Amino acid sequence: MKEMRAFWPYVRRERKLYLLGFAGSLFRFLIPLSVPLVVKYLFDDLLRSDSLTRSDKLGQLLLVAAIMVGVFFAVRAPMEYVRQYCMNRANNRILTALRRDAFAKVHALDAKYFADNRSGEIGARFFDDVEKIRGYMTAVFSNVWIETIVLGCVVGVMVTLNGQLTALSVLLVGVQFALAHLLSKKVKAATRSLMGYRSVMSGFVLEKIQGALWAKLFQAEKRDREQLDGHLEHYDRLADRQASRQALSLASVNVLSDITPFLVVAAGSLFVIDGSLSLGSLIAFFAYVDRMRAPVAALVQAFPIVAEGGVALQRIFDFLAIPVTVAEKEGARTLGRFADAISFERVSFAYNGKDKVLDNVSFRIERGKTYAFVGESGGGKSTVLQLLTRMYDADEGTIAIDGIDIKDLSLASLRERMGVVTQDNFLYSVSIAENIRMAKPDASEEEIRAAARQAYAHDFICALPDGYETEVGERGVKLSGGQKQRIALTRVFLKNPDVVLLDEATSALDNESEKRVQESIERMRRGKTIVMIAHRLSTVVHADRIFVLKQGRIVESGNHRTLLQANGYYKELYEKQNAERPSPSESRVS
Ligand SMILES: Nc1ncnc2c1ncn2[C@@H]1O[C@H](COP(=O)(O)OP(=O)(O)OP(=O)(O)O)[C@@H](O)[C@H]1O
Repeated sequence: MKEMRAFWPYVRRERKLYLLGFAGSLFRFLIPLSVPLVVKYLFDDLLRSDSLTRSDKLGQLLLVAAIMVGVFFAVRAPMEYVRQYCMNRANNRILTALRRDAFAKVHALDAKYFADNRSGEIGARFFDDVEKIRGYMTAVFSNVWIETIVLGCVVGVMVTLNGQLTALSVLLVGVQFALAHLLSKKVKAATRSLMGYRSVMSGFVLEKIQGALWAKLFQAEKRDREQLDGHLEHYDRLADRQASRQALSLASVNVLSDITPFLVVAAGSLFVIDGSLSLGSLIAFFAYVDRMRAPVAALVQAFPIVAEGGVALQRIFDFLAIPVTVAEKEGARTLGRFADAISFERVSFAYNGKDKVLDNVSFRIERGKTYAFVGESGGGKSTVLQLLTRMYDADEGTIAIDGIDIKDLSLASLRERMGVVTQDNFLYSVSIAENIRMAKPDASEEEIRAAARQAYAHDFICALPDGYETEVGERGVKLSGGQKQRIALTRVFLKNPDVVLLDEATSALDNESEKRVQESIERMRRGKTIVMIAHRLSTVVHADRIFVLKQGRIVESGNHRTLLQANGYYKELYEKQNAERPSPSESRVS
């Protein structure tokens, strides 16, 4: 019941609705309980009475019938409405709160979590698991309690009719519960495996949907389908196992439940033969034993539902409890305008905790200047930006802005100061204007257009069928790589941040577009601090300082001229690139 502890605050918030629903339930269930007693009265006192005349009997019968019909329509029906409405409303509100918290958790999670897990698996928790809790809540907060109370009341009335028969009935019901409890453990284990695997399968399917076009290019459709068949077969086996355990549980318990009224009536008949029990009492007793079947069946059926919901609940709270390592400190400071310098002091970092991607790196970035990181692929250039934007935290060393450790800053104020363009820019499946507006939600149309002109994006946007209102498709599939890059640049121009981080920001552009965007970036340099990452050294020759990274270490730094003079690794890279561009007119390296 560990999951219940985490769940309790959600339930507590809806306690008024639950209490109201609970009160409604009591009436709805307890009123029908009076029926067998009324039947007993009719049999033993009214129908067989010698002292009452026919018309008296008819009069009383009519009165009893009128009271019963009145009570059922005037009390039971409205109470049924109250019960259904309040319970469902409370359940829905809790599901909404859980979904809201799960979504907030998605935003709080570290970049590492997304690198290690498939998004489809997270989605499965959000939809499947949360929905599974609905049945659990109905069972635990409504049915289990109500049925237990109803059962208690039935047993209470039965005791007044015959103690020994009641004891026999309770014993038989006890055996049913013990069996149901025992078998529900097996159902729970099977459910856990089933739900865990469903998440894995959701992750697989979502990834394959996203990569469906790549599957065509690699002719991987058959392989993908075979893999899916493998998943489905395994899932089917798990589902079968769960179904068979559930069926075994219900079948064993149902047979006991079916035979119970007969056994009790057979035993009760002995008392009637002895004359210690009236026939009316035995009929009433039979009605109550039969009435026990519904709450007992409901309670027994609740076992697998509670087991399944408990697993779902545990999975959701496990997800909500994933520790967040890149977290904001309590009382974090707000970063004002960037005034002086960013410094990396002996920074080391490994994504997997052991293989260092940055090794003892130190450098300083001063306000208003342009810096570049160059070097071999996989050398750790992008990682510098990942650490600076706190997607990951450095394992050793300190990163500071204007002398304040970035771990002491609020995440929002840190990221507010920065504008990022990468090779793989994420666009939402909305219009171009809305995508650009992400950078500044209250931007006017004129501001958006001005930013787009600066990023050399305005002309191509206007040439699209719906201009700025063109929908870009999922992840921006309807745009070319270069167009997406220019939209990302437009966002940065619009955001107008203090520090601009460009990670291969012009790599997808043709020569002409790149030249123009570079000109825009040149204009942006005034008053801004720019950190660029580039393979093509031609794009960084104007940087005030270039850091050359090799295997996670800064092996050289200086401006383009001094680095060439140093005759080191930078020059080697530079000459290699020039050799790949035979015609001097093609090379824009000055
Ligand atoms: N999220 C991640 N999880 C684990 N390893 C990662 C992750 N991101 C990058 N790496 C690894 O860290 C190393 C440095 O990656 P990084 O992206 O910083 O290199 P880079 O110099 O920017 O390379 P490129 O020029 O090819 O973009 C690489 O070996 C890469 O495989």
